[in-house]
Amino acid sequence: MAIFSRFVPDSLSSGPVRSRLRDRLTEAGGLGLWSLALCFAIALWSYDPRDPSANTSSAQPPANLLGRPGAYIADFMLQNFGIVDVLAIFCLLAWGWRLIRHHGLTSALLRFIALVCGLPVIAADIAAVPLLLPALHAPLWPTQAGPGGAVGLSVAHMSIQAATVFVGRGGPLVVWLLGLVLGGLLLLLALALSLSEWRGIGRGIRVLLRQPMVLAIWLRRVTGDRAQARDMPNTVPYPDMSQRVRPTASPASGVRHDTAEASPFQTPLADTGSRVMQADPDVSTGQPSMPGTGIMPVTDPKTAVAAVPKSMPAPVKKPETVVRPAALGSRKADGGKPAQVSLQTSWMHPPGMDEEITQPLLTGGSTPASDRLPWHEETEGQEAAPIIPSLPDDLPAAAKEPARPNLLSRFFSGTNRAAEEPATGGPDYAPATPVAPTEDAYTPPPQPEWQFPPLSLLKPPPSAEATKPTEELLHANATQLVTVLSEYGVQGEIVAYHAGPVVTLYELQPAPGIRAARVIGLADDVARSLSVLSVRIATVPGRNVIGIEVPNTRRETVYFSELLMDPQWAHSRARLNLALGKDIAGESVYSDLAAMPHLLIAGTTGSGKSVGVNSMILSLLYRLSPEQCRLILIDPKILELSIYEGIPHLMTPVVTEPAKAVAALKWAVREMDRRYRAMAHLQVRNIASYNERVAEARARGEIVTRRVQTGYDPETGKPTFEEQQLALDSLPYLVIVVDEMADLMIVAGKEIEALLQRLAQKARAAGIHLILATQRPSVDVITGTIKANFPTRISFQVISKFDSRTILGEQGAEQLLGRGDMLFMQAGGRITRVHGPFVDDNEVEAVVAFLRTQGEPIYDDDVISPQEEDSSGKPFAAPAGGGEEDGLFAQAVEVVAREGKASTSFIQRHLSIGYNRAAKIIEQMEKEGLVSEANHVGRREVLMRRPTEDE
Ligand SMILES: Nc1ncnc2c1ncn2[C@@H]1O[C@H](COP(=O)(O)OP(=O)(O)OP(=O)(O)O)[C@@H](O)[C@H]1O
Repeated sequence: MAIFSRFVPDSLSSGPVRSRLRDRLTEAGGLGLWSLALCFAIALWSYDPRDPSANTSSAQPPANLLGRPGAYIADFMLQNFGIVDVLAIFCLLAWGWRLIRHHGLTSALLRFIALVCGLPVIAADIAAVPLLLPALHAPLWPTQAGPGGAVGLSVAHMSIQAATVFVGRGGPLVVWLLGLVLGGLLLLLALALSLSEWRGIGRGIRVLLRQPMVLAIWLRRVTGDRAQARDMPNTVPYPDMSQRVRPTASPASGVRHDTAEASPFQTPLADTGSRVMQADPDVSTGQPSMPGTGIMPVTDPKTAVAAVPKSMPAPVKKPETVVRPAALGSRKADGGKPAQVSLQTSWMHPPGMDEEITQPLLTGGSTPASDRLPWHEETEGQEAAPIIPSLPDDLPAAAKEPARPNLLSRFFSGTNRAAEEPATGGPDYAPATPVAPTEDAYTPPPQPEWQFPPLSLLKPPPSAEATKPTEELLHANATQLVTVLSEYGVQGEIVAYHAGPVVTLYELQPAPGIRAARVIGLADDVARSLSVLSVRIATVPGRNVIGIEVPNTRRETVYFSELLMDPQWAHSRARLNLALGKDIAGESVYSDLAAMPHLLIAGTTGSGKSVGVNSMILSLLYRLSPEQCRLILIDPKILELSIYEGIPHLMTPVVTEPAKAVAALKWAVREMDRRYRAMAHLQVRNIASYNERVAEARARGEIVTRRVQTGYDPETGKPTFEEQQLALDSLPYLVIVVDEMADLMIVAGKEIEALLQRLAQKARAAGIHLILATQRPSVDVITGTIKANFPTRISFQVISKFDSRTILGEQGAEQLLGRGDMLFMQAGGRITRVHGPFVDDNEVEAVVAFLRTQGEPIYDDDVISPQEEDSSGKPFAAPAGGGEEDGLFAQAVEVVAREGKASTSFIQRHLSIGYNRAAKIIEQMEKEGLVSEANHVGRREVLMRRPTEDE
């Protein structure tokens, strides 16, 4: 290699010496590359996510075979590139091979660049597989980013998003195939192998592939020989098995005892010590221990103790205790769980949240029944969790800690960290939700033809970073807080502190006689003393402490995708579940709009209101098909919600004119009344029961009719009735989102107020829900009437205490940090601080593009057309509804004129239309003077001329 000749001194420049030296240096270079590849391989093989690294802070000595540097290197490689690191190792081996064989490494720089460019491409292709085919995910992969690593995942997400937006639904697959070709070519270029070397590799692979067959033939021959030997007595005597002691377990008693049973094929063992115990089945489960993982299933203290090397001190025998690992995602606060962090952690089950829940809207296909319970009911599932006897407390730490399995054994043996956790003697609750998210859980089957947007359209959360304040800082802040408060005459002590993603909560226990209001009033002074932007101080409901929320120096962003990956989201039975964000403890917060039943949002400009509204709309789009939920988006600001234009969920194009918005609200009131009537006919009390009843009737082929009075018999004077068939269409939920309410209030304050009041009071049962947002939480916008009818409210950061009081009834929202930081007040007044998720426009665009590919919206022109009374002035105006309605009206006129009869039921029968439309048509005829008013017996005269035979 030319590179090495530079290092050769001139004195050694004589031909043969120089050439030999160059050869040796080249070989050394090749060996160096091989050594590097070996180091990488060892570091990766013995990777353990618990080792100290740039992502994990741990006081434990690293388990990596290459120590701390190995742990750091392996973590960096796996976190960023995943399994693709193996290709880099192959490249190093190939380069080394060429150098050692003196084949040279031409264009070394080009090969290196090809490798550097090829790795992210291949990593992205690997990361994209589970995004495109959720069934092919790798839940046991030890890093959060998955087998493609963080780099691969980011590139995959960006490419899929771009491909969906620019190409459409098939785009991601095309990009994936292109990536595969490009990655393959770059890898070929990087490997730098000649054709003959590739042939050699091919031959090697063929030989390797033949090995299993060769082995099988050899084994058959050997076992055949043994069988022959067994058939021939006294040829080769087996050791006397009756002398061999093999401990086994009695499944019933769980007690170990010795037995003389042994398989004649069992390998004779030199002693029956710990090796025998490792090879034995687990006494409690009957399952074998996990060979290769190094994890010994601990069954009872005696077994565990026996497994401990003899040099360790013998433990004191203790009665066996039993711990149950909590169900994943459980929030039940129990003795083992540290104090809850939220000021409002008592919010576990908001009133009315689960009323009327009949079946989950969203369940994963293979989710066990217990998993489908809503999160606040998961305690039952917990009961069913397997019982694992705990280790005695005084067992040496080394015996308690399970051996750390290496990367591949962990991946293939079906064990993961979550499964190992209970054995480490950690807290007996599952702290987070380490279950790898599966997109299966997000695609419920009610509308098989409808595809829910994949999670890959959203930005993934970055890999975990240590952003929380250190223990020392928290302690120092707590001490400083006590000092600052005592300077203002408030005595007390900080009894606990909890760091969350955005703020840290310090719990102050005030001295007797200190009023909470006095401490709350010191918020600004405390913020100044701690040199932070703002501090929120509030009482903790149900506890004798005052919560002081201090912003963290580094703030974590909550990603929308995180909230949808949380199993709570998939398991929730809420029908209109909204992903609101994370509470100050970092727990995901969701709330059911159906239970709220309407939501009022306020916040100053730039506080994160629009992003919040977007995340709410996306929550609905990720769970409900257009047949389950329709939207009316009212956006007087024009730009905020127009991004959703054209999605099939829309009832009408995004409404931007205040006059049309008023019409839409009026339509919503009419629709509410219509739904009430439909529910009354089926004798049900809410939309969920109505849809169930309709589904049942449809399934049974039932015809549901109602009896309506059509008039009076002219002879007897008695009322006449007829049976009318009811249309069995299920009703979708209807969510009306108003992005800036103040604009509407300016145009038609009183009218809007009255409409909102009517909707707010009655619309819940009819499945109509409102989300109203405003920048101006002043009393002229959020009037007393609106406040009284919207008990569920969210306040993002506001400018003043007064605004905070207007929206929440108490101060505190002015001390929020902006950018999605909010106070969520549920019906009943309990307030929770929530950090809203961040959704950027690209994500929304990608989801919208995906939904648009599935169909056009079916708009209802009635929604924004003026009401009947408005159009009544027009002479001979046909009923609103466009061409089809006009045609119907003309047909009806013709039938009435021909038959000389005019009644709603008559038109219904002849035109096969519903009662409402027929009634509208007959009213229209009356207005146009074609038929008379109904007389005292409900009959109408036909005023138009009958067509003659000739006509
Ligand atoms: N949850 C969040 N996390 C991080 N940043 C956020 C979050 N929400 C909003 N932001 C940031 O705050 C900026 C303003 O947000 P947004 O546009 O939603 O405010 P707004 O209250 O709707 O303002 P306006 O009323 O003027 O439209 C965004 O551009 C974004 O950068």
